[in-house]
Amino acid sequence: MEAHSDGSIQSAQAKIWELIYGFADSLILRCAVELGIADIIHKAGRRITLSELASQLPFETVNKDHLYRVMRYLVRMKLFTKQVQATGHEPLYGLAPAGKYLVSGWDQCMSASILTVTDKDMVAPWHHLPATLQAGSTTAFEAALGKDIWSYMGKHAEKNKLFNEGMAGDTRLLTSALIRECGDMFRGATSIVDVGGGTGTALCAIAKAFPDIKCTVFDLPHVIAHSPDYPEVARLAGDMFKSIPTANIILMKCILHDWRDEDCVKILKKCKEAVPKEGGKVIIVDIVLDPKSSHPLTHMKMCMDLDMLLMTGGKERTEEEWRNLIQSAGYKGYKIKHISAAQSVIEAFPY
Ligand SMILES: C[S@@+](CC[C@H](N)C(=O)[O-])C[C@H]1O[C@@H](n2cnc3c(N)ncnc32)[C@H](O)[C@@H]1O
Ligand SMILES: O=c1cc(-c2ccc(O)cc2)oc2c(O)c(O)ccc12
Repeated sequence: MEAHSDGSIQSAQAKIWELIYGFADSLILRCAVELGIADIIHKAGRRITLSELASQLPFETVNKDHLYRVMRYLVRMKLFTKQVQATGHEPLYGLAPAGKYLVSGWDQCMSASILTVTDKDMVAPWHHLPATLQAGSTTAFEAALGKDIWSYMGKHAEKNKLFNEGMAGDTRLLTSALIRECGDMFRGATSIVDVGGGTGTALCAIAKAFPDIKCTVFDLPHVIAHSPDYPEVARLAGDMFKSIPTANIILMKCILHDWRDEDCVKILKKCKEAVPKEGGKVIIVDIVLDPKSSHPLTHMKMCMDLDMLLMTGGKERTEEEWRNLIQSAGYKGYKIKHISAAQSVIEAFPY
């Protein structure tokens, strides 16, 4: 080991401590959502004191010292602001720009994502990361929870609801970018099937933007059984590995990242069978990873890659990996469009 100066020892140790307590940041963020702190401040329409905040929390009596310390950390995380007042007056707490994403009831609210990703069962597989490095191991999700993620969701209605809400929140944001920035991809189509479309959030928005397109959401029976009944979206339960309903366009958002290459090739071949030879296409919406990029979302994309490794045994792919996959499924070509979202849009042409 090389000797370090005192300063560099301290900053190296500080770095390790910051990493050790990385989990605390996500769980304190979760605490803010569970307590509805951003909603309380937003509803007040102004900055509020700790006493006012305490009076709105869902407890009969509040330990104000504990609340003060949690707020001190949330202010440090730049989710909330603290304004010191003149002597004798309590400081005022407000929403910082990032804290606005914790306010419920608007389309950019990220609370459902926070609650989904930090759920106890969703965090448990991370403790099994080392074991997944052994060749032939099961997924970490299975090691932690005894079943693959989709069977687990089929058996746990509450977790399934939470997961679908988390996905739907993300999908609402993404679909508005998809329609705004890639609307041309849908023009001229008469039918779309959203494979693994969850509770139908993406198709609901697409059906509103393109009322002449017949929209069908296709997913596993337990998902279809709990999805809302949107009049403009037909619902169909099934298994994409067996057969996919026919349409001009097959949409797959956050599907292929759940699967290993061999499974993706099978799914892409099933999609190929489902679209017409004239003008049929598959629209894949997934992350295109560029680990060297300095884009602000690169860190999140790399976390999602490990999340997929743990949850499903899938992966986030680089452009080269996408090209290999699409070519292995016998497709003629593809085009990638980067949009204002973590995911990109890959238009894949089977014929
Ligand atoms: C990560 S979610 C994506 C949901 C939706 N596309 C979105 O982005 O919000 C993956 C979806 O694939 C569905 N799925 C998993 N296995 C499937 C199968 N064999 N056939 C059809 N859907 C499946 C799951 O039920 C789940 O809704
Ligand atoms: O376990 C997950 C979590 C997510 C997720 C939840 C909420 C968001 O706002 C974004 C992502 O996504 C997943 C996903 O796409 C998947 O295919 C498997 C597992 C998860």
